[in-house]
Amino acid sequence: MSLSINILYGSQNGTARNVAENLEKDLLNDNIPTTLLQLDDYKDAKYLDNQLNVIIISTTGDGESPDNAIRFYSNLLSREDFICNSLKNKKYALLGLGDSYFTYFCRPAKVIDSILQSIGSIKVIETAFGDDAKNLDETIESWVKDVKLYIKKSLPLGNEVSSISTDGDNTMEGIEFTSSDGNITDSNDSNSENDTQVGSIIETEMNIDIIDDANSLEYKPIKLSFNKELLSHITQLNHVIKKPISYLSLMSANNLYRSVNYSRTQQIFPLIPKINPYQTSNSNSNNMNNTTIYSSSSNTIQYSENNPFAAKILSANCLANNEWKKTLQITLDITNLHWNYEPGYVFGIIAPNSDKLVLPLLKRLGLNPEDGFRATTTKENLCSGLPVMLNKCYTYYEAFKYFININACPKKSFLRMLAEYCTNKEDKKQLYFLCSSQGAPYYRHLKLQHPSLLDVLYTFTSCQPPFVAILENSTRLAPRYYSITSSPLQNPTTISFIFNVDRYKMPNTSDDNKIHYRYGICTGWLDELLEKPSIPDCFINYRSKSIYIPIFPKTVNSFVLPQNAIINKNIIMAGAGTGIAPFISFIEYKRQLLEEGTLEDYPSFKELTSINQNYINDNDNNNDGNNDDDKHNNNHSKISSWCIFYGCRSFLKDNLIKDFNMLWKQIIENKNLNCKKAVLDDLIITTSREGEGPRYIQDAMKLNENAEKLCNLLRDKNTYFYVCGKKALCKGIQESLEEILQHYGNMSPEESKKFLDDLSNEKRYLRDIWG
Ligand SMILES: Cc1cc2nc3c(=O)[nH]c(=O)nc-3n(C[C@H](O)[C@H](O)[C@H](O)COP(=O)(O)O)c2cc1C
Repeated sequence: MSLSINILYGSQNGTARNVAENLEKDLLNDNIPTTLLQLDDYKDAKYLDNQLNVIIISTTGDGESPDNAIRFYSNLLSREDFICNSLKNKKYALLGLGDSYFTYFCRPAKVIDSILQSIGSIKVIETAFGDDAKNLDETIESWVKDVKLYIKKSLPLGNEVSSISTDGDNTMEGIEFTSSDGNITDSNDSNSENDTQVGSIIETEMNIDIIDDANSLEYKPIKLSFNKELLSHITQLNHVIKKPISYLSLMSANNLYRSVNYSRTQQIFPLIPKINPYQTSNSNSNNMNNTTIYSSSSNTIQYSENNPFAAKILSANCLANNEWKKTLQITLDITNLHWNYEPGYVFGIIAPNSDKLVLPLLKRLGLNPEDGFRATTTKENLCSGLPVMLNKCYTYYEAFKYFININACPKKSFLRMLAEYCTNKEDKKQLYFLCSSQGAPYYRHLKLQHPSLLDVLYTFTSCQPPFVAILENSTRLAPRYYSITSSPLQNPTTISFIFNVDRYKMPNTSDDNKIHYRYGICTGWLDELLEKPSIPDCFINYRSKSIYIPIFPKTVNSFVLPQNAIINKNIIMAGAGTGIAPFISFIEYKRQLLEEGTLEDYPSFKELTSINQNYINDNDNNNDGNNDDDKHNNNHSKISSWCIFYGCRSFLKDNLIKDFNMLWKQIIENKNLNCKKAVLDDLIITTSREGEGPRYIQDAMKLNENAEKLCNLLRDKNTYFYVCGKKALCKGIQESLEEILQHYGNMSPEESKKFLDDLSNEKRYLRDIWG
């Protein structure tokens, strides 16, 4: 009986999806049919007796499942009948992706693995866990190789695949490829090479005479470096990844008459195929007379990444601008989005690539920005990276500006494709090397240099790939997500968010001995759109300017307040820098609820008042004789405790909550709740670059006066602990909490870890961690 293969993936940012898609492409290339699905569409999989489920799932948030696998994951966790019955006695191969720097490394994959075992699924290949912090690519490659070998062996006789992971038809002078399962290992095999060596070689190549060019607006491509010496000794490359297959046909469409300027001013909206506020009812993207404006009168429109909402920028604020960073706040009009957002919600922004990168790249590729093309395919299932571009006419400028991810380091399959188009043998050889097992540490090091596609083409000067090959092997420009800082009570038709304008220092390998900077795609774009507000505390009103940005609500938001958070829950928040964003929204929400007192329109408010009344009545019944006045005055401390730990570098230079200090320190007399309540019971600010106090949040938590209180609060079942920030901060706080629980709660190290694990499982220890 032939094997029926389901490839199922859960992916937040595309890595797991890419692995799944590439595996599907490889198998299709060998005429092995598969069904490719995201895990949440598992019900559409093929349920046959001889079934192999190949599952690839990454980790997001704090050890959570990616959004497109949540349903599958929770059904499996609750041992839902359909899932269990359909997976029982079925074969599976599982790959988890994660980052060991996080507390819960590859948790969804580990949980899935153990449940599949317990319900009687049959593991046919050892489960692998790819680690971003170590050897992600190698783990993926070797697991994929094992999966393909297994499938090959399981095929009926006469149907075997001749070649699996190498491309036998490419032999270069001085390099011959081993067979896929060939065990020929070179003495210079990657495994004997270590990254430190790779790094040190590169550092010795760096120039010493450096000029800092922070203000240069130019995009200077960087020549990438790696150890060519090693390559000169290698006669044979092992496991060079397979040449990607071609599946697109391109027709020229040069009568689009869309100039770069037209495309630029229209921004992304006319290019997005589905309905949006700026598209005609006749949704043909070639139609230049986009006159009928779609009026959003109902709230039924599902705004998404492919159908974004045009949000008008109302104002911008420069919160900080110093030698370390520039932080901006933007307020958007979302009136017609009809989104009942809550504090802690997140939305996505679709930002285009910068012209500073797009235009030189087009020039390097010899493409006229205003010429058009139309991509078609008979193999639509292979086009999962950029399906949105199929069967539409775009100019080359629009393709690179709005759709293709040209900023990230190209994948190995992309480099492999580039090798095909090099006229110089050295260039070709180096690219093959980077795609081989010996070249793995060098590819890893290449990634650390954050090269764009232009940098790669600048390095391999003889490479002249056709546009169609670039399109076939590219990934889509991904949206960027931001937490809302405003509270819906303040104004439900606007949202505010804050961000640092990301700036990266490039290694000094450009030709001009200058240090060059690259800017984050989205934050750099927003900064440019806003005419560079750069004076701290300056506020710019944009209402009259009609600047729109494409946004969409994120549908899954778990970093939110629990029910009755204001009445009887202890809320502890910890965030550094812009990690304060969701907490600004939480605290402002509470402040406004307390201040306004009569919010009858607000649905949760009535519930909130009655619950509070019950609470007060309960307290009355348990009253030990205190008089009523005392009771009411002290209710704020009895009812719940809200506190925040906030970290910045300098109290004056980059403190993002300085404007809120006085407001958040208020104790508000709320007539409706019949009590006085503090907005915040504690506001603890640490400054890492000044002062004598603790430098970081995790240090402040360990001070006696905070630690004991934290320990008691953590043991109270009404406590919710939120952390938002970079992974180093989250790790530091986790370690401090463990220490606190051990010291003040008399727990052993294992008990303290388990205590925090349990808290996280109960969704009372919530972390929004950035990669
Ligand atoms: C915001 C964020 C949170 C993450 N949280 C975890 C985590 O809790 N545990 C883990 O092992 N890896 C974590 N990772 C690492 C990802 O799982 C890893 O980068 C993976 O390769 C991403 O795959 P994807 O692009 O398919 O989502 C996180 C990454 C990001 C960006």
